Amino acid sequence: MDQSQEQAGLGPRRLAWNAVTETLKRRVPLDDVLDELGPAENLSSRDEALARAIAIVTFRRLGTIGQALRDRLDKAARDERLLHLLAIGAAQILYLDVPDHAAVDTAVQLAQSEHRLKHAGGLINAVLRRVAREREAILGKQDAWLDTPTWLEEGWVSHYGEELAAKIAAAHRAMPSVDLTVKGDAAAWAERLGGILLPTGSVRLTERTAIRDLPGYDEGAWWVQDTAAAIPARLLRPQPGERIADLCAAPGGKTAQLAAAGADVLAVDRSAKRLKRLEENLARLNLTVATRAIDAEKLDEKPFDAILLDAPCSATGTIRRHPDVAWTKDGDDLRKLAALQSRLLDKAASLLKPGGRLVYCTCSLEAEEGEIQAEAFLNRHPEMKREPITPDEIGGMTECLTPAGDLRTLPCHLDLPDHDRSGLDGFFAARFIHSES
Ligand SMILES: C[S@@+](CC[C@H](N)C(=O)[O-])C[C@H]1O[C@@H](n2cnc3c(N)ncnc32)[C@H](O)[C@@H]1O
Repeated sequence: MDQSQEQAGLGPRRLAWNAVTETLKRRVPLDDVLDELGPAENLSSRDEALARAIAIVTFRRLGTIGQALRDRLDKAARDERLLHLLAIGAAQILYLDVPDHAAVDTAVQLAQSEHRLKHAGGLINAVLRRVAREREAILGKQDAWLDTPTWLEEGWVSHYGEELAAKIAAAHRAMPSVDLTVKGDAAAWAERLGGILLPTGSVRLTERTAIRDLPGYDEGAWWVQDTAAAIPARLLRPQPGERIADLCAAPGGKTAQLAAAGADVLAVDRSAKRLKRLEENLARLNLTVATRAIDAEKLDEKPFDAILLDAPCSATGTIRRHPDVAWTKDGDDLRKLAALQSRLLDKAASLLKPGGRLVYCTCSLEAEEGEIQAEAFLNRHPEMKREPITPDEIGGMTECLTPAGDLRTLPCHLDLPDHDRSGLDGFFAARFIHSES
């Protein structure tokens, strides 16, 4: 059938269905898959947003949805494409404001387009209608661990203990807020945008609106950055005129903070494509930095006053925003990334002036990429000393400091009176000083 003649609403569901399959098959970020597959569907921005919402909530609740489907299917019907189609259907019925019949009918229609599912219409109809009928029972299951793969559960329980680990898992079920980092007066922008001024100085939006339509976007008065992600660059205490390297810089949220503080910044990233995005982002913000597309391990520069190393990591601290992370990574990725982080830390230490400062951070909940990494680094580098972070540097959020004085934010932290606006990304940051003169 010509796509222009097909039933309204099929395009976004087809995109969500294919995106779920490809993300799981290729173990790549959902955002990248949506960017790659989206243009062929030629969707309106509203339908594109619907496709994204369906795919995201499917990943956010993949465990619960998978269990609900397994309970309602016999073993013979466990074809992967069929399961993914049923999963996006169930996600709409259980978690989105979509009429049940639209979720069911579009799934039945989409099955017609795939040869081996041509005869699955009756089954899809029956299973999804049952999910709709039994919605209360499915949603009543409060086991937050259902939506967390075992490799993550084990790591969190062992590092944080049962109680805190369960709170992390529960926090991942909620939709995150959108936070802004403001170049000028954050309180004034919070008022102008109707947002909340957070203790760390970020502004949290209270309405979901198109970011580009908000006042201040065009003139580059602020940029989107989770409040936890905005802390590490501040911990570096960038000073005007200081030579600072941002070793893993793209897409540039933290580079922008360093540049806005007046530092002379070299933004380094291995990916030329991502560095181009950094340049575009900084141009909108009227900020200027030098850039270099190179593997930071190969960087040859005279020593810097300060270095920010926002190292590549498992990104499990961003599961609220990118729930696909939980289902596309595993313990092997963690081990490889931890080895790369160690090498980048060693390189960063070699690029620092005596007395220079280094902030190492990762948007990860895993101790291997945080606390354990920082201790191992100090053991390898007697010339580097930890400079503990103090509560006043992080808006008094003492729960986000480790006994050693590192930053450890969790998605269940920043519990605001408005519970729906609570939470922040999981981040680790440690600050070191080069003590040799
Ligand atoms: C966590 S992201 C950085 C986010 C960025 N600091 C921000 O705040 O917007 C990690 C970045 O490290 C880059 N990267 C990975 N390995 C690298 C390496 N060996 N040298 C330089 N950059 C690297 C990736 O391309 C990616 O852009």
